[in-house]
Amino acid sequence: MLIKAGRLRSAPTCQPTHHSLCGLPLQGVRMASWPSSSCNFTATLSPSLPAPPALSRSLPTLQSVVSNPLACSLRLKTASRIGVNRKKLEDRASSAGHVITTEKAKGKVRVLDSEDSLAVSLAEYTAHLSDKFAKQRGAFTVVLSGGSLIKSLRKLVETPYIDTVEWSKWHVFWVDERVVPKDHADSNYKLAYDGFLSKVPIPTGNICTINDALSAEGAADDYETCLKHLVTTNIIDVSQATGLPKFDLMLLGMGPDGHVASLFPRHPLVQADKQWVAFIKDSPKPPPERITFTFPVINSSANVALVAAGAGKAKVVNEALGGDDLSSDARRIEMIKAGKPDVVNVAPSADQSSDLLPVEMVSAEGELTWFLDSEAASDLLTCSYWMFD
Ligand SMILES: O=C(O)[C@H](O)[C@@H](O)[C@H](O)[C@H](O)COP(=O)(O)O
Repeated sequence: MLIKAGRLRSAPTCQPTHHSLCGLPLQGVRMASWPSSSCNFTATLSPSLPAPPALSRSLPTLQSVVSNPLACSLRLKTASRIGVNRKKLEDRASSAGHVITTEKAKGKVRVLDSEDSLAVSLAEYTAHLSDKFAKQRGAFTVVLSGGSLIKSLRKLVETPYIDTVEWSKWHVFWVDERVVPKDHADSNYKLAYDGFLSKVPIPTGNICTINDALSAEGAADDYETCLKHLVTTNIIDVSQATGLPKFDLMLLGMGPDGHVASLFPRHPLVQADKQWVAFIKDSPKPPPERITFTFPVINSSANVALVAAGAGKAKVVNEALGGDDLSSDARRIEMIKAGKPDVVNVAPSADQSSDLLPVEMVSAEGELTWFLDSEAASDLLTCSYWMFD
């Protein structure tokens, strides 16, 4: 299966401002020069289906072997494009009773058999990173989006995680926020508070909310100032590569149009690289006034999780991770057996597109992981190249 590839280049310069969201004294942070970062996507799924010979011929560079994640252990030696009925896939996924995981050079795609399994997997992943960073850095910086992501975090407030996660080490931020009062129904803070934050003992001072008394411009500047302060105090790590804040975990939802954060398709903010936090007053998704992290900051994260559930996301997931041009002979696909039997590594394609959806521009300095339920992955699965013996 083909995944498109993209490249993002940026070179921002931010000046510290005067004011801290968190009520702490502010020192500015100078950012280093900004090398290009790239996002490349390739992934493979592997059920046991026969391969049409013509397409096998079009992928001559397939190199190695992987176990089939869904059913029995099949050795991979070829690839084919074949339509698969979704029900069949769902049956396979649920009879196997576990996650289908695929991996590429700089990303993984986890396809779960249901939204509930997705929530379990996301909780396990987040708790693991929380433990890792709490031990390593004494802090865990987590960035939330709005939307359905918050519901998908529900397993984290249940046992065992409610008792085992070191909540006191958490520092919480928003990748985007609507410029509305915090008790407004549109507030991402309110959404997260009601569904998640009110149920876990994260110290209030560790929750970095927007100043809702300010305009969109003011709130964006203010939030950026808060981030700069927390960088100077080493709460937020710094990317050695970009000089930008390096959040330990960024949890992103995505819209059916392929937006992430408040970075919408064809909106100029997608290219913003002069600021860490930008404002938007014409968001196509209401409400119109928001603040948002820019891509250079998102992509400097140590870990990014892209979370999508439901059939409404199937088309855009397929657009981002699938594609119709896999038969291109120009594409080299190399498969390397990974440590886990249900993980496949695929080298990124040399093909780069200049017209990417925002979700396709997401990368991570460390690791990008997609969490999809079978509905969100349904177009991907039906239009994929399947690997088998
Ligand atoms: O404030 C926002 O609007 C969100 O942060 C937004 O970026 C959200 O994550 C996506 O729109 C996905 O939302 P759903 O998961 O609800 O579709």
